[in-house]
Formats: sequence, C-alpha cells, structure tokens
Amino acid sequence: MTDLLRAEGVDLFYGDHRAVSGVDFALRRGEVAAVMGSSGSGKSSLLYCLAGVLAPGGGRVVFEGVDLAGLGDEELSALRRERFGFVFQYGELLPELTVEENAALPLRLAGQRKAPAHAAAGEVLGRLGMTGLLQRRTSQLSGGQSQRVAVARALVHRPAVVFADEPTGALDSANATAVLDEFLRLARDQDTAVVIVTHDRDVAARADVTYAMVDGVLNSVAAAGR
Ligand SMILES: Nc1ncnc2c1ncn2[C@@H]1O[C@H](COP(=O)(O)OP(=O)(O)OP(=O)(O)O)[C@@H](O)[C@H]1O
Repeated sequence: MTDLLRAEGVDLFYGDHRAVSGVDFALRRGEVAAVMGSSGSGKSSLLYCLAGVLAPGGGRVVFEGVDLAGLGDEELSALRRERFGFVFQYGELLPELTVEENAALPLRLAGQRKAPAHAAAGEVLGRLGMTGLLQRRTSQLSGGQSQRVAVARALVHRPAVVFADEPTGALDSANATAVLDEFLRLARDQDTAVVIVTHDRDVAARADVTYAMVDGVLNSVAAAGR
C-alpha cells in the first residue's frame, strides 16, 4: 500500500540548532502513529514539518505523492485547511463562538452553508457526548469539554490526517483517557490517520505504531499489530 504521508531525511534548524535530524517517517491511510520523547526532543517541530506548517531545512515531506515544497502558499494553506485537522493541548478554540460554530469552522471555511455545516458539526459533537452544549460559548467549557470541541473541529471535514500535539496533556487522567478514546474511535471510524505527539505512555499504547524522538532523531519503537 502506498504511504499517505512520508518524510524523507527531514531536518529542521532554528538558527544553528538542529531540532529535527534526518527523520524518515511513513504513515498509511487510517493509521494512528504516536511520537514520544522528552521535552525539547523535537516532537512538535517534526509535527509542524509533517503538517506543512514549517518548511524543512533538508529532506522532503510528501503527502499523497506530492512534495509539499512544490506547493505555493495558497495551495499549502488549502491543503492544511481541507485535508488536515489539528488538535492542540489547550484546544485553541475561538471563545466568542459557540461550541457548534467552533466545530463547524472547517466546513464554513471550505464554503459550506451554515445549515449543513452545523448539522455535520452537531453530529460529530453528539458522538462526543456534547449534544446538550451546542449553543454554549467555548469560554464557558471545562477542559475536557473544550478538548472534545477541538476534536470535533479536527474531524468534522473528514480530513486525511489529524495532527495532535499533546491533545490530552492538560486534562486529568480520567478525562484524558475518555477524550483520547473518543477521538481515536471517531478517527478510525472515518479512516482518518492521526499523528499524536505525547509524553504519555498510555496515549502511545493506543497507537498502531510508536516512535521515540531523542535529540531530533526519530526511532521506531513498536508496532501494536492491529
Ligand atoms: N521557534 C523556535 N526558535 C528557536 N528554537 C526553538 C523554537 N521552537 C523550538 N525550539 C527548540 O527546538 C528544540 C525542539 O523543540 P520542540 O518544541 O520541537 O520539542 P518538543 O519535543 O515538542 O518539546 P515539548 O515536549 O516540551 O513540547 C528545543 O530545543 C526547543 O528549545
């Protein structure tokens, strides 16, 4: 099977500091990959290279056979908006918008009308147990509720890949487990691949494949054999 997303010899420098060093990585459609490593090992930097947010200083990132370096700014932002989803540690929701409006955002940005966009958002939010909170402003949510909205927003447009940077890192362990399980169940149901950066072994244990990053170098750890 051809890879959905591939990194070949990716380097990333901040000035003289090499944060990502010669990384090779491959992700298949629907696969869940976890990248573990200590603070400062380069996990987030690699994630942003894979997601076309940061341009590598060396090597290349290829998505569906296309080298991201060959895309113009507009093509790259359209790719990120339409084919990728993102979940960050603190949700990064828009506080002035409701739960439903936040989750519908990728569809609205893609030009979909309000009614179908909100219907799709409502359905994903419902699967995350958020049905009673659709009209609430996201500034009035708990941490676990905020992350569920972030997960809904990342998945609502059925992207090919969701990039998740410590998606449950700010939650207590019961909430972290629940949100992660719901997130991965929905992603697997719609065949969305996921790359999760995490410190947490319990998070990594739910992935199909785990990598460890040390000083910018990525090593494969285990295949869970799903
Ligand atoms: N914008 C930047 N400018 C300069 N150096 C940076 C920048 N971002 C990250 N770094 C450095 O690059 C290295 C890798 O950082 P990165 O954030 O990728 O690590 P990480 O493994 O994700 O860490 P954490 O788990 O703490 O988030 C660190 O030494 C960090 O200080």
